Amino acid sequence: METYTVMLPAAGSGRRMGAGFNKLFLELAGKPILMHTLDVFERDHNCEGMILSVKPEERPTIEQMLQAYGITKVKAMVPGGAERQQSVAACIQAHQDGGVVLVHDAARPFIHQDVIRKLVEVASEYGAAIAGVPVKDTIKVTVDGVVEQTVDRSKLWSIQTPQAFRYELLKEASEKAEADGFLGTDESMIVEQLGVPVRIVESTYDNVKMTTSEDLLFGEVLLKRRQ
Ligand SMILES: Nc1ccn([C@@H]2O[C@H](COP(=O)(O)OP(=O)(O)OP(=O)(O)O)[C@@H](O)[C@H]2O)c(=O)n1
Ligand SMILES: C[C@](O)(CO)[C@H](O)COP(=O)(O)O
Repeated sequence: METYTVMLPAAGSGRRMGAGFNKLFLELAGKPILMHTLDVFERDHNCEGMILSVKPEERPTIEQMLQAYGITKVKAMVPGGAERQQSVAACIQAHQDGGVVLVHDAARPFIHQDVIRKLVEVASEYGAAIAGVPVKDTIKVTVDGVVEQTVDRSKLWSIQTPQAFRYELLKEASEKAEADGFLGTDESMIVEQLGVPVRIVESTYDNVKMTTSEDLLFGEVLLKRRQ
């Protein structure tokens, strides 16, 4: 099994959560969301290091948390940007060792290690692999509040992170997106711009991104179920 480095954008504002501060500092079962997420990779012996993008003013708080929760694999903390893509780009630029890299939202603490392993295997062989789950709802395109089209659900996946890549491919995609002024909502989008096939690895429905307050309720239940 190939080792990997994980890049974790953690510099968001948590607007939709409405906490008034970085939602990654909110606690689930008495532990910050950020620490739950980092702990998954700390415990994964295939993870050789973590690169975080953070708000500079939050770095001291995070450094204290790393010490308090025994997180030892963070090899760089870089300033994030106004957009998630910019925060990830900063992580990409900070990586020195090639190989396979994973980009994972620090707001997704419930990723399973077997999904990570599969992503690394597929990315190592094919260059690009992303986590996702089949859509459960019917999805429609609307215009001015009126249904225009119902999309064939059999082809729809709800995409998550981690998203795994050979480093050189992701670096090329990131630098091209920057040069072109292209802004995507995930790393797959910028790699797709290169015309490179991106493979899907089926993940789990509990790999939830802590985005709104309802997600916290789900997170608390998930933690209880895992005890
Ligand atoms: N400029 C940004 C925006 C987001 N993120 C990170 O990207 C992940 C996914 O982003 P999201 O869930 O949208 O977080 P926020 O941007 O904080 O949320 P919101 O859009 O509600 O403000 C999070 O771990 C967040 O910290 C980041 O590093 N830099
Ligand atoms: C990357 C992502 O988690 C894939 O679903 C999602 O696009 C992030 O969106 P956000 O609005 O930046 O949280």
